[in-house]
Amino acid sequence: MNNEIRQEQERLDEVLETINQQIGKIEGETSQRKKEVVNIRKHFWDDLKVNVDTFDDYLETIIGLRQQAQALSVSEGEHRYTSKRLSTLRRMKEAPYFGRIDVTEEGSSLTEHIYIGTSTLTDPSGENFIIYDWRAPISSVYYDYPPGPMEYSTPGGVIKGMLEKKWQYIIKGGVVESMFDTSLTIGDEILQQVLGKGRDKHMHSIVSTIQREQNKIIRNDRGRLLIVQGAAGSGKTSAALQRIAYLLYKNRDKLKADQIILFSPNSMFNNYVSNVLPELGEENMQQVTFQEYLDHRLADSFQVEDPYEQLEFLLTEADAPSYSTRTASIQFKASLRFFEIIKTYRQSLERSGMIFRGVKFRGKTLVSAKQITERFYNTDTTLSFHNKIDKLKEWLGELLDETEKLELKKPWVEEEIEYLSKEDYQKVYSQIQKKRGDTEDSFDDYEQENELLARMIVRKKLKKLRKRIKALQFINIKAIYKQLFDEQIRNEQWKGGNTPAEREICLSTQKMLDEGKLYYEDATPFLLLKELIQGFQTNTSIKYLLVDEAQDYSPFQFEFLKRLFPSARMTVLGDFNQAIFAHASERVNFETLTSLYGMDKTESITLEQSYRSTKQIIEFTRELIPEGHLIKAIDREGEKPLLTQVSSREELHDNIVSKVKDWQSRRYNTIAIICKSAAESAAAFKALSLIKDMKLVQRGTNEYEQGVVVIPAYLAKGIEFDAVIIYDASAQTYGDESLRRLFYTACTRAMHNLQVYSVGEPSPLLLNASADSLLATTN
Ligand SMILES: Nc1ncnc2c1ncn2[C@@H]1O[C@H](COP(=O)(O)OP(=O)(O)OP(=O)(O)O)[C@@H](O)[C@H]1O
Repeated sequence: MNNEIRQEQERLDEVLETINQQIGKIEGETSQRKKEVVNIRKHFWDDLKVNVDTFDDYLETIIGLRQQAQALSVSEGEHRYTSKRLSTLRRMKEAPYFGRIDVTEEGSSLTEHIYIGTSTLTDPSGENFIIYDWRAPISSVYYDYPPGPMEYSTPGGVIKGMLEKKWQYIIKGGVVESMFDTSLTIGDEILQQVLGKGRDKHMHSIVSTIQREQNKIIRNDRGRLLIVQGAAGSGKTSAALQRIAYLLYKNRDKLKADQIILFSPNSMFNNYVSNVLPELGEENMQQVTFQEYLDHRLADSFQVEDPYEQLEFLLTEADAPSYSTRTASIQFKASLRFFEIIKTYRQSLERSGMIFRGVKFRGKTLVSAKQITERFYNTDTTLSFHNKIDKLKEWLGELLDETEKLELKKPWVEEEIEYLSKEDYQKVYSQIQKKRGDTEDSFDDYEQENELLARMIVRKKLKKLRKRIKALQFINIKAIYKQLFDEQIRNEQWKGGNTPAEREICLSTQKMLDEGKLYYEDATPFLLLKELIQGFQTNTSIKYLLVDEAQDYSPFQFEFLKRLFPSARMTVLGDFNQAIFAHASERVNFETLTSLYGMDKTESITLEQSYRSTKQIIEFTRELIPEGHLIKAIDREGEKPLLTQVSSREELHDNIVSKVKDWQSRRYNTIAIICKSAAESAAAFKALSLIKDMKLVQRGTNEYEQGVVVIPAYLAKGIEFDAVIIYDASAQTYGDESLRRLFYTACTRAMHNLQVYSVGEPSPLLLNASADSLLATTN
């Protein structure tokens, strides 16, 4: 052990001693708080006099109850706080800090040693910092500057000075294993070590090695919208998650984890990233996929197609007659033009075009659709559209009140009373008793009893109808959406919307709606129209919205999200080169996003350095895409990706089996055999049954598994594997230019090793790959 490390170990031992002392103290406090909570819960009612005889007694009871509840809530809060701190301190024991900066502030001759870790630690007085949280203002110097002049912002203003030295530590189990003076070492040794490791079940935090550009994303707090365009593996997801941790720290008095929502690509991804925030001592944010949101909002009306079903159709049914219309339809419905068309259409509904459902009760029409339409368009024209709908709702409610009265004496009610089961009757009877009070003469009047029973029966029958009216189901949104595709509306409102292609789109959309289906591309437009008619159900509690894999969202969907979360600041992270959905046109970019909040409220950051893969893998994958030369590789060496051409499926499978065996012997934890589609994955999985414990990843798979998996490329998005096999990169499978981004996404999942197979002629997508970047062999 050299002298420097010995000194650092001595300091670390002192820090660990302080942590242990604090743990001891907090353990005592936590168990004390726990006892208090249990005690208050147990004796909650003991000290409380419940008396409601007079109003004053009642008031006293309520006040007493509130005080008890408050005491309980304070104790619970304190218990939560101490237990959280306790688990943070326990975690810190493993590695209390990872970095140090030696800084001299302007105007001072003192050089301070600032140690940086995942959480703050102070001395017992609470005034002197032993460790600074990585999110503290001064810690940004660690990420932002090499030794030399530096500055950082604090709530009190900008502080300038000199960064004399910067140190990185590797501490494990309370032992300083190594330390680096970053002004002397070439390259980032710790980053290299971290990246060289094998992948396990979950993503990890990157706080000890956050890079300057990433730090800009994490700490950005200007603007309403932050757009991050970054190469595959450049740390977009990582930056998003550390950003959430940073926001929770910075706004700890006012922001809770459930006020942040992350839109993610699929549920397996949710599971994959679920450990990062808890690792940093924070609670997880809300996480949802766009599909889950659509299902939640539309499940009552339709079975909505899922985006992967759409993708699977596009990947496997290129020969279907409906193929070209469907792709055109997907692109059209993703456009801002369609968003505007829907807005104009909704405005036109103020004058004409609303379609209603008549209200029927026991097979008899109470009011017809036509009558509702007339009423709607003939009510006070000064009323706003939504007020008119509210008036309709009131009117229909009153109609049900009248119906209730009229139905009471009808024979069907008499009949139902007769057929009431004993239990039902008893139930009704006791409800009536309760209502009337326990007076002795309460049931002397048979007439009244009968009337009450009848009322109950009619009310029960009308309940469903009332609920439907309350939910505005008398408006036929499906028919209104379908009408949007009528020739007349198209001529009047679509502005140039009568091209043969658009006519085809309209016909096919109406046909699909008639079959009771809602394609994925129609789901958001349908929901938008529904919201515009029924009144937008916004969510104002969300303060930060983060959208990962943002290239998969259409401009239409972004407009929708903006409306849905009006109080949220948005962070959008994506990579156009991985845009795999059909709505992504050739020239997909985030420029249209700027118009969401305007230039002055939008900031953009580009990440060009890729961290995931070895230099050799990056050198190959960047040749697959336009402008790929801009992507920078980290200096991490590995084997060159290998392209092996085989002549038959049998040969392919034999090769894969032995490749997997070889990789397993090299201790790769995660090996993925990536296929083009779910259909190809299922076939590969069956054919490769010789590989033991192999798993097939499908749409519904929730957990990111270690070991060997067979997975369609689109489900592997956002995720990474130690080693990747591209199942069949032949011209037959990846013959079309439109598959370039999918193919690139698949190849960029590899961290340490990449093997590409091709049954027969390789894909033309590989033509650009130079012999230098891809070793080609024929079996
Ligand atoms: N600063 C960093 N320090 C250590 N590891 C990093 C850093 N930045 C990124 N990584 C690692 O690089 C890998 C890729 O990161 P991440 O998944 O966040 O990238 P991404 O841009 O979201 O990728 P993709 O677009 O391909 O899904 C992860 O293993 C992550 O831990």
